[in-house]
Amino acid sequence: MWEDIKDWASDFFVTGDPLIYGADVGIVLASLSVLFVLTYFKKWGWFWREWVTTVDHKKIGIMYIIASLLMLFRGGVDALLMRTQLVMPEMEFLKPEHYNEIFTTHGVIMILFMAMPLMFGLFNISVPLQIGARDVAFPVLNSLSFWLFFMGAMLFNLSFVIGGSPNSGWLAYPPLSEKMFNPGVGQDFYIWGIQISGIGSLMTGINFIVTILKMRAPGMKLMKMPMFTWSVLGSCLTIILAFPVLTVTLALLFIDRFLGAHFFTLDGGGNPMMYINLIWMWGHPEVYIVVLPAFGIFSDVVSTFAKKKLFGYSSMVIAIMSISVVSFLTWAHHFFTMGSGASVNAFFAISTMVIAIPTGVKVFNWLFTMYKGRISFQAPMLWTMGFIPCFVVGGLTGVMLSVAPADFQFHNSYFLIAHFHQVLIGGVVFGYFAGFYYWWPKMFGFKLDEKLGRWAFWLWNIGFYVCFMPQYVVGLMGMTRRYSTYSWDTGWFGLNLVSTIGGFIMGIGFLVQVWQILYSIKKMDKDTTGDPWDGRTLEWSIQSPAPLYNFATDPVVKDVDDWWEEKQRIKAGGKPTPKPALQPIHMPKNSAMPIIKSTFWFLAGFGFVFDWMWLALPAMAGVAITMLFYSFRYDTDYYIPVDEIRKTEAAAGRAV
Ligand code: HEA
Ligand code: HEM
Ligand SMILES: [Cu+2]
Repeated sequence: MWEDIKDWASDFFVTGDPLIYGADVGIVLASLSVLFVLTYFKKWGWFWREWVTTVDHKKIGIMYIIASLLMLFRGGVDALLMRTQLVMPEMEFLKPEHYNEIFTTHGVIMILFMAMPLMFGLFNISVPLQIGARDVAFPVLNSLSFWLFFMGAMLFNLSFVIGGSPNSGWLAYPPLSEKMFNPGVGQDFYIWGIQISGIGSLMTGINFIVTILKMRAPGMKLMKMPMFTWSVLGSCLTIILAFPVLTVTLALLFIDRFLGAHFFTLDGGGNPMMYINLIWMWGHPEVYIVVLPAFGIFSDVVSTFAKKKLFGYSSMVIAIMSISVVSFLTWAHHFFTMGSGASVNAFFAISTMVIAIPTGVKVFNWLFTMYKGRISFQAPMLWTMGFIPCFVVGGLTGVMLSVAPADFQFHNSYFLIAHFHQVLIGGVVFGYFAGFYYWWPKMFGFKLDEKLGRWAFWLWNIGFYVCFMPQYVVGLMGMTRRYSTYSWDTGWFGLNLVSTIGGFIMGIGFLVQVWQILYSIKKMDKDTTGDPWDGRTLEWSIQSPAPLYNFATDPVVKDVDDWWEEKQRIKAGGKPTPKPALQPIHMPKNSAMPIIKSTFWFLAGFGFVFDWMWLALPAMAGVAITMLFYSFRYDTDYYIPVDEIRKTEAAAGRAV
């Protein structure tokens, strides 16, 4: 009996590895201390009302950003564990099976649970404000998206504590991810974690498309939208076309594992190449989903900090939209080596190269915007200036990879690893950091310390090149990705050592950012203007942080960069555009449905992972019942009275 319990416990809880064990204990202690603080300070009511059930896009944005920064930390620890293992040949820091788990969780977490939510956080913070709207089109759905992402991420991370992590790479190619070769529960955690958060992402895509198309302030024609909003539209259109493919692919993999079907196994008539095609039909567009909004941020930042109109507005719009479309025509460049044949490879090589054209147009537009501008080098602009050279080199090595015959040499080597980290870190991470620093004062009403910000910037930048440039070389020397160790006679030691040092320099950069945030909270350099960067778009026309209702009265838009034009008119002696009289503002009420429904999803996922139908089936019923119950809720909205609006505006020193 006792032996049985012990066996079960050692299967259920991952034991044996001191590193994992330490991290498990750490996670439990951290969770307990959060619960303790909330209870001790009697903050549960506040936490429930102000955060858990909120439908305010600004708060949902902040929750996304906090969660994604925690995930950046976890993904970063994974990265540094791998770099430590690779620092010299024949290391025995991580066991090979453990190394497999870590590159898998690192890849998944960085793309799906760090980049995506950080991106959604920035969408939420700024899109409604940029287009002069009160909230997103479907505020409750927005909250549901967040909680689905959160529960999916928690489920995925739980694999680390209970049952074991997935270990077949971030895209889980079969047959390795099939039951036969992967009998543990890690792969099921992977499927359900991504599936649940993926549904949330799809709904966010729909929500923001409708918001942008339907909720713009009067006068803001499509071609007068800020460039960030355009890039969000491009990214969301790509999401709604790509994510359903992911959902179906993972569902098929689940049916293979759960019911013993053979969609992706050769025995029984299936085909693993089917999976490879499907997963990349999502996976390739996914990288443009995350990079397009970064392009949008750079566009807004460059014009703001160079104090010039964005060069080539309409060519930027065309570039965004054509990248969205062409991103669906290039997926097979990820498996040139897997036997598609010369003509198929030629098609996909050319379609891939085509993307360099709109991307190049964007790069030159940013450079022309800066040309002869009065550039001020504050944090958002610094990250933009760091991005351009980094991304261009990463993009150019992408073009090298797209040459199909050459890719037989580069494929799955460290040359590839260096390419994608260069575009992902140089493009996506630097881009979101630029956005994070840019909109921080709008989120919280105070500025981040510039000096510590410069330290963080340089540490990340220098660390990046030190870490990833040697990887191009070591890749050409033959080092393959996903190696857990290598021998002394390969000659790869020096380059790997340098690369690991670079990784740790970036890690220090991250810690400096944490320090910067804490320090700035203490220093509290308040921004009372609401417009600290002398901005151009509507979000800078209101107080910081934005009040619950965003705009006291609907702004009326005449130009691109309307807020900037208005300021110029006033400077030239003109009168401010008259504002209509205040009216009560229609607002959505909080809702507990999203958290309840997402918790049911979490339980269902957990049940399916362990084949516990007694849990999974009632939990799925819970999902359906919550949905049904919610559809009978009529008490969904209220009005903010004029008095209250007047009071809020007056408290911020604004006459209405
Ligand atoms: C944000 C993420 C991101 C971005 C933006 C890109 C952008 C590009 N990627 Fe990359 N890529 C990844 C993320 C990304 N990639 C990931 C994660 C993988 C690996 C996944 C895995 O296997 O696990 C990968 C893998 C990958 C492969 C597969 C290689 C292999 O497996 O062997 C290929 C091959 O064609 C490729 C090509 C390209 C190209 C041509 C671009 C282009 O979009 C780049 C365009 C930009 C420029 C070219 C620079 C600016 C342009 C100019 C200054 C104009 C002048 C230039 C010319 C006219 C050439 N990428
Ligand atoms: C601190 C910076 C980072 C370092 C040092 C780092 C390091 C690594 C290492 C060592 C690997 C495994 C290589 C291998 O053995 O094949 C890896 C894989 C990967 N990384 Fe990173 N990384 C960093 C940041 C990021 C970021 C920000 C992203 C995404 C936004 C990312 C996405 C990925 C992906 C998708 C993989 C592939 C996983 C797989 O092979 O399944 N990384 N990284
Ligand atoms: Cu691709």
